[in-house]
Amino acid sequence: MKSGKLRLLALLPVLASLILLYFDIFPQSYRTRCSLIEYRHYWIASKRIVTPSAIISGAVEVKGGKIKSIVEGDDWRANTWSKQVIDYGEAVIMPGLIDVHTHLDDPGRTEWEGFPSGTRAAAAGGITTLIDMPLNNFPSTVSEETLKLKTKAAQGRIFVDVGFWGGLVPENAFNATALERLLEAGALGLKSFMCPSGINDFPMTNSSHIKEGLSVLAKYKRPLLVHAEIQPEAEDDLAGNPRSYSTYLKSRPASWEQAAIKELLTVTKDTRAGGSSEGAHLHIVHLADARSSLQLIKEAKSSGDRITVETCPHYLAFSAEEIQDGDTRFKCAPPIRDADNKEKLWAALMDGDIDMLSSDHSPSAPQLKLFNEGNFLKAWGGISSLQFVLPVTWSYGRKHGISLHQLVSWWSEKPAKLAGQDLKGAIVTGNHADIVVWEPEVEFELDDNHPVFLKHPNISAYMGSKLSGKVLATFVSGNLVYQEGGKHAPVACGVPILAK
Ligand SMILES: NC(=O)N[C@H]1NC(=O)NC1=O
Ligand SMILES: [Zn+2]
Ligand SMILES: [Zn+2]
Repeated sequence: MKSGKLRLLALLPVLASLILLYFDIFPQSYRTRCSLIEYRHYWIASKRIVTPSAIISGAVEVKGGKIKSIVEGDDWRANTWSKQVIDYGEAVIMPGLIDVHTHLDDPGRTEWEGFPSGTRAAAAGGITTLIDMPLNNFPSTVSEETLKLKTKAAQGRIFVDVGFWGGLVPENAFNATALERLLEAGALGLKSFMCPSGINDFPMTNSSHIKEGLSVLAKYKRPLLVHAEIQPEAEDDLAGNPRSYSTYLKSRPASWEQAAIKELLTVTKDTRAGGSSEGAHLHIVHLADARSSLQLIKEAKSSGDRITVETCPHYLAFSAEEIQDGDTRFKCAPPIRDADNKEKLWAALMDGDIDMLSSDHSPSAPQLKLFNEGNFLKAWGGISSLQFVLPVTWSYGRKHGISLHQLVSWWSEKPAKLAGQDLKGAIVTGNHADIVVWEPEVEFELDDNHPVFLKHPNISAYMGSKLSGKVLATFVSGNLVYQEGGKHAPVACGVPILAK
């Protein structure tokens, strides 16, 4: 009797280690089906891993959702019997993309996009984190209460991590307490418009509102993102055929961007060292004008203003000359400009004068694109692109000689910094295991056979094109959330990101 008990006791350590092994191999996330692989401790191997210092051949060791180590060469393969290895051969292993400018329209306009469709599309495109804009959802995210509606809507419905910008609008701009509550609740920063936003409950701000917003943001060291276009008071006649893209282009000239940026620079002086808003940071979204507007930003940067700027793949891929009459898929604001401007945008990006890229994925219900009428002046302005930004940037950028490191800088490192995400945006030990595996050389047609997860693929300007750069796998915090062929993890385990 006694010896039986003793023998049982002796078995306890064995039992304990078996239980530990089970938990090591089969993580909580698998048991809740957050991942398409069942283990939590594994190695992802390839001959092209993009680390901050070099492109190496080796493996990334992932454990508990984080990058545990990065090992170069082949030595790590010794004892592979005890290791779970996914070998991607020659494919590129890179940090997942971070899209700081997406409109997912959830809650309130989920017939336009929505968290499930948008984040499925993001995962399929190699995006592991996106920061959702405070407008096009309803109500707009302009208070602590409305931010809570966002996080509630995101719960259990996001396949990648999602953070939130709050809105700076006239109603809250002079109310520091309201802004502080929004920031305390976790908004990663604020966003405002200097022209009508197209959304009734998101009115535009002027430079006084922006000055107030910056002074509150300074305390939190979080950025203000601004849509920089100012519409002159005396509007010119909108003469011309509304189906012709050139009519739309003329209705929104580069001078709108210049006017807004000039005005912004009167307040960004405060962000310089010793200024009244030191610690704040102004980020200009979707710059389209690569001429005077860009020059103004360069000068402000060299004077010490804390200012960054993004552009979007559609300004780098398309030019006004190519847009066909009535094809309102291409309507966005600011507008896609001439081909020479596009070349100048590429040059600015290559020179580091444009800091980063974002999608400005801004879809709508298809009927708002007015495809039958083809009226550029009346159709919804917004490009639908989220799933395609990696292959688009690569396909068009290859002609300009872009490198994998530049891709990572524009799509992961700089965006992580803007959004205050210290543990994201690079393949380094200790970071979240947010990873995209892709084949830059593989071409594909964006036709009806291609698995597209956007709610309305037909409104995307990219449909029908041929691109290079196929996503094989996307990992978010170590969960394999997407696998080539259109497969997602069964359960949405992305995390809402709130600033602390
Ligand atoms: N409201 C909204 O999403 N507007 C966006 N669409 C676009 O083309 N530019 C924008 O700022
Ligand atoms: Zn905008
Ligand atoms: Zn936008």
